[in-house]
Amino acid sequence: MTTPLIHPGWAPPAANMLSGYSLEMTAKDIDSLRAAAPAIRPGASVSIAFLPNETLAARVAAAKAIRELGFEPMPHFAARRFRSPAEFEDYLAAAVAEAGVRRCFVIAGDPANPQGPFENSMALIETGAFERYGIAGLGVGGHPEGHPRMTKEQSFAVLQAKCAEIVRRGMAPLVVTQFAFDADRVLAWLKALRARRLDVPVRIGIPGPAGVSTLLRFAARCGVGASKTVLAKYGISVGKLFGPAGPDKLVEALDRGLGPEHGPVRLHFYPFGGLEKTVEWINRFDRAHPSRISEREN
Ligand SMILES: NC(=O)C1=CN([C@@H]2O[C@H](COP(=O)(O)OP(=O)(O)OC[C@H]3O[C@@H](n4cnc5c(N)ncnc54)[C@H](O)[C@@H]3O)[C@@H](O)[C@H]2O)C=CC1
Ligand SMILES: Nc1nc(=O)c2c([nH]1)NC[C@@H]1CN(c3ccc(C(=O)N[C@@H](CCC(=O)O)C(=O)O)cc3)CN21
Repeated sequence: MTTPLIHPGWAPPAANMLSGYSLEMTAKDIDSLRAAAPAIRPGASVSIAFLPNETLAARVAAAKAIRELGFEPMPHFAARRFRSPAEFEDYLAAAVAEAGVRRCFVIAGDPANPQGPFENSMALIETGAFERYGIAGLGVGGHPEGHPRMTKEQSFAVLQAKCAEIVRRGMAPLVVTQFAFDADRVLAWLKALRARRLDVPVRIGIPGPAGVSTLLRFAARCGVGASKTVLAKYGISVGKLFGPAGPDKLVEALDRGLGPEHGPVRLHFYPFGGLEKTVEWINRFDRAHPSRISEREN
């Protein structure tokens, strides 16, 4: 299997749930990344979100910093946000030339109307630009909570088509999911994915530790379910609406629930501006759980 070489963090077998974790940041988080770097696992994949208020130059600077600090940059390309093919290709070219980018992530993006010629992530894949620039691995989004405009069947069909097209173009696919608060939804989605014989490696999106109001703001903005019941399972109750909330219960529930039927899985953390806090949380959880909880219970 070539996956470990192309997607860092998959080579050694997972010792615990944190093995081979990846992180996400935005261009404004470069200073936080520098501060947190000594505590981050060497070679970790670090994604760069594609935010509308950040410039191409700022995103490239982030990719460079990630590379210089010894991590593997994975820039996001939001199809509906590109105003022209040139804007797309300029970013790709700069990321490859200046930061040695080898892995990218494609996503539709939130604009209700595409701001340029690309309607969805497949349109970016089909330009052929990624393989032309030597990209070896390409990530696509997974939506355990479903998609507002597609049925479950359509959503899996689109995912399957994108992965097949990535393979056909000689690259290695990877799925990175939207963050979620509900382990059961994630586990059921993974099972359904594997039942369709999609054996692609999956990174499960995990919210970093953050204040409850920050978590709720991001959930609303990203269309992620945060009902009272789901939040209670996550560890946020009506009596605890202020102060910080970490993903302890979510990751523990995944640990207990994950089995061979869920296929190859690693975690991907969305720090929501709190990169240093997220890395501290990861290292604390890692020290507290030197092996899988589920294995120790067996
Ligand atoms: N509740 C919500 O608002 C959620 C929104 N999303 C959004 O859906 C997108 C899905 O991305 P991919 O999996 O890469 O999809 P994709 O690029 O593979 O597209 C799949 C299909 O959905 C349509 N589509 C995608 N984003 C759309 C949008 N913002 N408005 C209208 N139609 C859209 C595409 O035209 C295409 O037909 C994400 O970029 C995210 O912004 C995803 C999950 C929940
Ligand atoms: N549907 C959807 N759209 C997205 O843009 C998106 C997702 N899902 N899922 C998670 C990732 C994470 N994303 C983000 C978006 C913004 C910041 C951020 O730091 N934004 C602000 C602060 C905003 C705030 O705290 O409310 C900034 O200063 O730019 C971080 C990660 C974007 N992402």
